[in-house]
Amino acid sequence: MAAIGSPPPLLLFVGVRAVDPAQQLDDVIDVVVEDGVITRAGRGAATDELRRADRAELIQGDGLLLLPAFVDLHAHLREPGQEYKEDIASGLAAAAAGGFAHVCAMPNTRPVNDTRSITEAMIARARAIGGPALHPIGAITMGQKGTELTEMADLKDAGAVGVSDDGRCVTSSSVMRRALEYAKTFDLTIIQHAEDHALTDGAQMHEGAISTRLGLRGWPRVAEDIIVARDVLLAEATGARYHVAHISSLGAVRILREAKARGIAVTAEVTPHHLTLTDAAVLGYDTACKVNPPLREQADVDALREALADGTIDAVATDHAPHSTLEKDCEFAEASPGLIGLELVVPVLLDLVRQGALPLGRLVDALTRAPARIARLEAPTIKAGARAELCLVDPNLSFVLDPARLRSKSKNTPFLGRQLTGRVKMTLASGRVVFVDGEGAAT
Ligand SMILES: NC(=O)N[C@@H](CC(=O)O)C(=O)O
Ligand SMILES: [Zn+2]
Repeated sequence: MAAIGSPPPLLLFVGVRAVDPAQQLDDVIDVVVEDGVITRAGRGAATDELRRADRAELIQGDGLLLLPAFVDLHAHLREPGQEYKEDIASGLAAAAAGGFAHVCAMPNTRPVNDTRSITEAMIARARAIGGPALHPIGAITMGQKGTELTEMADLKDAGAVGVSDDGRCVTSSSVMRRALEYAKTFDLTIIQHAEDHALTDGAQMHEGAISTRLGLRGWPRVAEDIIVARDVLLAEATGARYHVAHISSLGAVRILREAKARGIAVTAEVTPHHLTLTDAAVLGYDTACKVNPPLREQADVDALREALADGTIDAVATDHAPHSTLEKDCEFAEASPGLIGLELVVPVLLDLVRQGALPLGRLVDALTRAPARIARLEAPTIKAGARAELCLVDPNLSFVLDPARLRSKSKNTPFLGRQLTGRVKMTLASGRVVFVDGEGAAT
């Protein structure tokens, strides 16, 4: 298969099942990539003449899926400041291995990305590396302290695609109102980590029967719902664009559904772990299952799946949150919240498709077009004339998740050692091959 790095001059995907919801495409076709651009897509596009060309590289599609490469709205790449957990290079390598061509990086770095110079430095670093494109998300408030607004115009001008205090919630209604009003003037989306901290002090997991049994303090659903409800009212009052990060509770889903029905400019993302795991996963005190917001109950999982399937929840985002063994090999109460996700989206979510819980086209839309729309990015698409941003997937390849195979510096995921089915074989971003399964050093 093509080598990572320079753009392959002529790549021929022959007889692949191409799925691209942007054009209601789900068909077995050929796709031709020439010098980083999709030049032809359709039945018989890989003509005999093209196949005979010296520089042609044939990829037989038997049973493989070709998708537009993915866009992640929510990843923590930890650079600057916590490079022992992840850095931009390892984070983007993980993204490439996961099928992503675009990654939006959250601002809870050290220092916080609350100024133009940090945003610019992150973009410059990513460009020097090559690979998937990095799009910083700036902070809403200086130092994520929740009081003084950042210079959002500057952040946007430097390349920020949204603003968020993720990891912390903007709890002050007055600050939130001003943030929405200010962001609206630049058409920037405000992304909220919805958590009423007054209700989650000391919380370790979802509040319910299992937290009681384990003797761990709980984060009740209502801590999320209260913030989403208030923010929907503020979004309505200001007319600004508002996005809910990692939605996890059935109550928040209901509020979101009602808000959308009333025409308010609200969007939301859900993570693969909230779609597939419940608080029962915490029963063994596995710190890999400690995450904010917490894994909730089956009723929440069902509501999230239904809302993703019907489009109430727009996008899937990973909330890739790498932590080292220092923060995870410890008592549950001491562990940092978060788990990695960039490399696991395909196997974890194809399971939902196989179970019939989610149509494949909707999943692809939630990983490509929907997040691109929210971040105001051009969505990858499988169309002649488009820059090649593609993800080739073997949906039937089964494997046991081996930490040594993960490109991320951190290995904090409850899926380690599990049997998974579905693997990314190749990723193209910005017209270049950025990942080939089995090639390149695993870190
Ligand atoms: N999700 C988490 O549990 N942790 C995230 C912060 C966040 O996304 O809220 C992190 O930065 O580690
Ligand atoms: Zn968060």
